[in-house]
Amino acid sequence: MITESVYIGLGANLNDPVAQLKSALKSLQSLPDTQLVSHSSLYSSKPLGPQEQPEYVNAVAELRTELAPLSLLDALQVIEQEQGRVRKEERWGPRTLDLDIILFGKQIISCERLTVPHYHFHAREFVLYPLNQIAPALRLPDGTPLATLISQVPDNGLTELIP
Ligand SMILES: CC1(C)Nc2nc(N)[nH]c(=O)c2N=C1O
Repeated sequence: MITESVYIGLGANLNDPVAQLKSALKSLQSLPDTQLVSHSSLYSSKPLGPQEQPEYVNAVAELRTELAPLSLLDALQVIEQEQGRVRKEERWGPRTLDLDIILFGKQIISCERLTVPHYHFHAREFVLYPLNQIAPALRLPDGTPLATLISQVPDNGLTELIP
């Protein structure tokens, strides 16, 4: 049974990032036992980390899925690899496509491969603002309203590219 909302962070800053995200959104729609419910606009954002890399294009998508968290993670990594991501990229370096599980319903997951809620998203305007666009009333598993997080994180020049 398709149950909870799952939120995916999309990011790219190499090889035509807008096209990378548009292609990734199509692939998310085609995942087995999964619906793409909605997605945010595409935004341009300053790189978090080393500044000598291109600006990023970011978005957030909402899925409904029957897949278990690690099965979804496997499927996301296949999409990343299909779009040319090389896993041995430096940790904070540029990338063709990042697909991160930000939230998986109200689940709190902590295993070697997966931490949910995503461990850094609370401080990332390029995740919080697109998430707020599609789920303004969202509360985190611990009950914290998304609105509270947004009030603590400046937009850092985040710019809407494509509605
Ligand atoms: C290198 C690092 C942390 N910086 C980023 N910076 C921005 N703006 N957007 C990202 O998606 C992103 N992804 C990353 O992995």
